[in-house]
Amino acid sequence: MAVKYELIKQCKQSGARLGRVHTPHGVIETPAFMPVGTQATVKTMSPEELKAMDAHIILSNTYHLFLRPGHDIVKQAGGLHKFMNWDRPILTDSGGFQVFSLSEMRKITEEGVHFRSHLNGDRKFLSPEVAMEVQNALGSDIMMAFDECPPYPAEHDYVKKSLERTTRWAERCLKAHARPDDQGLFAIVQGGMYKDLRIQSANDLTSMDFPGYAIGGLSVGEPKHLMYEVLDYTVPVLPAGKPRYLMGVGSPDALIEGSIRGIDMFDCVLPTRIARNGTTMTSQGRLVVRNAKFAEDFGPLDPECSCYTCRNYSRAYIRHLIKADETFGLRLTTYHNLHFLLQLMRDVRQAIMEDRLLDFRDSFFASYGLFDN
Ligand SMILES: CNc1nc2cc(C(N)=O)ccc2[nH]1
Ligand SMILES: [Zn+2]
Repeated sequence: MAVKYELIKQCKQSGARLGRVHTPHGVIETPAFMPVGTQATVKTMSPEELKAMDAHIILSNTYHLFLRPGHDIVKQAGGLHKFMNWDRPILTDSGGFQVFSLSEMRKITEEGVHFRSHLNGDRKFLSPEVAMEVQNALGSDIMMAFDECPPYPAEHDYVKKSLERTTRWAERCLKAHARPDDQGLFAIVQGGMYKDLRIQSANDLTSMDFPGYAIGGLSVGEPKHLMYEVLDYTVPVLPAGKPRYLMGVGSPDALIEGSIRGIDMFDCVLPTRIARNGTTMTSQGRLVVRNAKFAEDFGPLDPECSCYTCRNYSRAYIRHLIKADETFGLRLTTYHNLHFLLQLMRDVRQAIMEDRLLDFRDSFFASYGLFDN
């Protein structure tokens, strides 16, 4: 089996658990945050820097690499690990979400999705079979089934028809899976914000026995309490012996709340995206370092952080670089934000080990809300 989940410890206070996901390129300690490397790079970070902050796995996007440079070039390079010089695990999503969020002129049929590239308007087609061919060429350790992520809000009838097609597409992905011993294939549970549909989607997909299950269709504009509600009734329908991956999440509070509800894997562009406009995550909340108030502040971004950025550079210096549009400034804020979330997940795992995750949440939230810029 390419990907196997090892349950280490079930938290006594909550649905959280400690685990390990074993893959051909290494082990992922869970709950885990996965830095996003959309176009075969975690923006401004080198693989060595990602290892220095102890990222166990990164995510890359099938849609983007399919459009540019094309999966055949990555395959000729020896696969994505070789192409981007990353020898630890890689998870690739299947492109379904990006087709709906990025491309124009989409036409969705039972066969797949016809769309125009957001880069140059070229006609393109993605389907379960094509998504599997692309991810096979990329050589990722964990592949995602091709799915439709319905918009929010969406009518019950639309979501039901959509999830039933996503289930049929998942079956086609299984059939098209060329290397089950080298690549794990996760199915994606849909069903919108409807309990009956989430349970139907989860039951249909778990009956096909995938090595892992993602919860999709969330973090699409719904209020956070609604996302947590969906998790409350969806996670219990998933097998305890398989990893659960919450797609597109998230912010520090969502990572903690999702872990409490038994989620094992998370990904989000937030830390890298906000870093590029000079916004950083600190133990006291968000800090917008480009703010004039930091012009003569010679302390670190976060006094409680031990990362390369916080050990060597001041808020005043980083603010100067950001204002001067110096790339090094973006690298410093990105490094810190990624380290912040990876460190948060290390603290979450330690709290689960010591059965104090709910207390950890309360103390984190108490300090995280403090900062106002
Ligand atoms: C940023 N939010 C987000 N929601 C997502 C849902 C999916 C999905 N396949 O339902 C994938 C990526 C996602 N990213
Ligand atoms: Zn730092």
